[in-house]
Amino acid sequence: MSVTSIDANDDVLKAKHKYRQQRRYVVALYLLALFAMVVLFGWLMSEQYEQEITAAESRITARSNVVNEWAKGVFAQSGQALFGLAELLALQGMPEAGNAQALHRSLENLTLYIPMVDEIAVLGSEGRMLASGSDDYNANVDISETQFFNAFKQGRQRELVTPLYWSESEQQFYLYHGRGLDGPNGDFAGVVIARIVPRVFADALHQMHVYEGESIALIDSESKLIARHPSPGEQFPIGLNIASTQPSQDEARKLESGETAWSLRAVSPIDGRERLFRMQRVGDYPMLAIVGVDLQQLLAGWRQRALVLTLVMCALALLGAWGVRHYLNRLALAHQLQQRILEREQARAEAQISAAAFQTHLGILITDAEGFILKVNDTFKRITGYDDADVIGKNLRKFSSDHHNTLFYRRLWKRLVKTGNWEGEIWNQRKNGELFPEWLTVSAVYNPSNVLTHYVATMSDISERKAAEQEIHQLAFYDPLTGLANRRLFMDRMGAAIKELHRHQRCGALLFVDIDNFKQINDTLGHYAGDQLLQSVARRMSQMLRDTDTLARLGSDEFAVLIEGVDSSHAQTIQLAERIAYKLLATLNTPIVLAEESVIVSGSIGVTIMVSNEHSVDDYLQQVDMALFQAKSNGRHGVCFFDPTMQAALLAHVKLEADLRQAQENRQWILYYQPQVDHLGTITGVEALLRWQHPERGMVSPGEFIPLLESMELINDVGEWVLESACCQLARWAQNPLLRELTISVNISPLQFRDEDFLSRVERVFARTQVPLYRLKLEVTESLFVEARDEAREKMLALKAQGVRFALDDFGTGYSSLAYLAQLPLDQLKIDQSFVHQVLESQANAAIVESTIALAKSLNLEVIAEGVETEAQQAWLLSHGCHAYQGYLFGRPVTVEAIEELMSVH
Ligand SMILES: Nc1nc2c(ncn2[C@@H]2O[C@@H]3COP(=O)(O)O[C@H]4[C@@H](O)[C@H](n5cnc6c(=O)[nH]c(N)nc65)O[C@@H]4COP(=O)(O)O[C@H]3[C@H]2O)c(=O)[nH]1
Repeated sequence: MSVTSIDANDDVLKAKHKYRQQRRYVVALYLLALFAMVVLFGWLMSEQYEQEITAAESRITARSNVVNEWAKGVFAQSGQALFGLAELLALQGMPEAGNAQALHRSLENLTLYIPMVDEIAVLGSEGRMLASGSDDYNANVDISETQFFNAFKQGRQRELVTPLYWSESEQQFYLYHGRGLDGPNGDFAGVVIARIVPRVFADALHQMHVYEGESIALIDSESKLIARHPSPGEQFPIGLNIASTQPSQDEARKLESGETAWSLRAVSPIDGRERLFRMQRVGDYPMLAIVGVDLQQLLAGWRQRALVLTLVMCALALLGAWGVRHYLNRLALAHQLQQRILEREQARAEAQISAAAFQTHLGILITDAEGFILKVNDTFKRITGYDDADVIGKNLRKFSSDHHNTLFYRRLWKRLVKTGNWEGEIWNQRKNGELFPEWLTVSAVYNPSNVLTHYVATMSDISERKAAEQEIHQLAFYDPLTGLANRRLFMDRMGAAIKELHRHQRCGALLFVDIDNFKQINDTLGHYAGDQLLQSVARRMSQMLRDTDTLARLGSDEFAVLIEGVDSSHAQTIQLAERIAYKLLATLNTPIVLAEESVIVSGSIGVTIMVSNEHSVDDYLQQVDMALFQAKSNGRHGVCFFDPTMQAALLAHVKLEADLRQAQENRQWILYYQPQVDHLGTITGVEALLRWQHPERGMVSPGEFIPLLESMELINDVGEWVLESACCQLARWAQNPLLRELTISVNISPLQFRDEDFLSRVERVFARTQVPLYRLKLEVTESLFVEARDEAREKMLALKAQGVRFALDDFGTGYSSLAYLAQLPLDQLKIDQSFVHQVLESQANAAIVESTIALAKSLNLEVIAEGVETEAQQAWLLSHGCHAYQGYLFGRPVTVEAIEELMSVH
């Protein structure tokens, strides 16, 4: 999944989270507001309720105060009357039987003056009625046994009011207000009593205005109803115990503690309405004033308000809920909208990604489950050359190339069906028919129900990569000029071949082919011609070999052939290798046109036979190298097989080379001189011959090391040393009358002569030694004039001009053109000792020597024969006109001292 897609997903999740949070906030806010409103409304209602109750309480308290005061006033009046009567009786004394009538009238009058008192009576100390304001009073009334009377009698009370008291005689309730009477001696004299009818209270209460639901009542201390307004009806007569209004424990406690007033809520037993009552003691009298207000009535307004407020609150809550719902709906809508936008953005981003992914550098092809192509991208079209019309709707199988067989495709589909995936390299065909390699990845696509719906194939054209790989491989393992295997590949093949040989117990052959004088061709005809030669040689040799053989170019003109596992027989392998080697030599020998010149080249071939894996690749390479070296040493254009003695010789050779370098460093050189005589035996000169004083081997002949010095390119330095030594010797001899006539012949190697610094070196030696140059003879060989002969001639002329003389050594062995020889500034021809040795035995040799002498004469050159060992040879030479000799007959090469001694003898 891409970064953009992940971002879009993230946004969708964030939006969802934000939406849920907002929704939670809104709901929480609404609930909080609702709660606050309920609390506020509750508080408001409770405040109003409290206010209503408090107002009602203060109202009923005021009412109860009025009732209380009024009730107390009733008892105050009755108490006043009793007090006055008691005072009167104290003055007049207790009535007797005779004066009771007079007191009756007084009492009667008194009753008339006090309307709320129904009857006033006087009772004696025995509890018997003595007088009464009533006409029909009963003198037999005896209240001596009543608590009321005894309270006075025992002196516990002076004045007392009774609760409602049922009068059996009158068949109604009364309240009695009594006052104790004292006798003259302060003893108990009796009681005066005022009888109060409860109706008095009822009448008084009924005069008070009561509101709807309000009640005013008086009850005695035993909760018996004294009076009530509104009237309680017949069901509730005066004196009825109103138990429900009986003081509760709490009220009883209040009463006991002397509390005079309190409030309570209770259901009235009279009308069953719940009221708020105010209870108040009526002074010290056994009476309570009760003012009640109907709670229903009282709280009707409050309830109405509460109802309204509740309705308002509910309306507000509903309104809020509606608002919240509406807001949530809008929020949901906005969220859905945002979600849809985000999803659309996500879809667009994903579509962009898909489109971008589809337009990748990889070719993409989508098919349905049956392999019918549904869609391809531009890269596919670019790679294959097909356009939409060519492929859409076509089956994939139609585009399979014939490069792979049916089995390959069957395996591909099998794996694809099994694993849902296939990946690999495959060759496909472009529209133009060109086959090309591609890296193909095919994936099966399944829907959520795991049903295969599509195949998606991605491909990359790997033809360039493969070509590059091929090129890299080619560069790494093949020679760019000839296309042959290079050294690296050859080594690999060698390693593998050795293992195979061992496994199958077979023999193989290794050949090194070297083009003779390739450097020369390169130098003379140019590098382009050299390259052409190499390509031509490579081509020709390839044609001579089988496919199983490996032909490689290892170096500039060095080719190698590996012939693997030819035969188990060593001898047959040698035969085969020899046959192949000569075939190669022959093909090399065919003329080649280079730089418009027909050139014939030759080659040298070294061969080694590989028999087992006892030897390593390096060993075999070393062996074949030695064989090649030997082939070259044998005079080139030949084939040489490796043999172990060759190895020893080569090792010796290697050692010799090392020793030679040492010799040059340590100046292990010494010059010997061999006398040259005339026909009279007089020494006319000497030939300087180089010797190597080897620390172990003793004196070593130049034949052994001069060619090595040449190949090691030490010849210039050593030659310079020889020349300088000889020149010094000449210069020294020039001082000696006995020796000053002597000449010294110095051998100059063709390589030394051809060196571009040769002239300057020689001239520096001449300058250093101040040698008499006309006594110096430089011996050159015919081979000097095989190549660059004009250059050699120029150098000779330059030296000749300075007085130096020249002898042509080994004359007769080469193939010099005599016409050319005539142009050289030569002074002497030296007949090679090989002819001299056989001059008497071989007529051919004698003929050569004769013609050489004749040639010298015709060219006006001196002639000297070397290798003269016998007097017969000398005699023959003399008789044929040769007057100068060099050979063991006259003296071997010896030290300078020996020569000088020899000269002194002469
Ligand atoms: N069997 C036989 N041999 C005779 C007789 N008289 C002379 N010789 C040998 O023949 C060789 C003559 O020298 P060369 O032909 O120039 O052949 C020389 C010459 O080509 C080369 N050489 C010697 N000294 C030098 C040198 O200083 N520079 C160069 N470039 N080549 C040298 O080495 C060759 C061999 O030199 P040496 O071994 O000294 O061998 C000498 C000499 O010892 C004889 O009667 N019988």
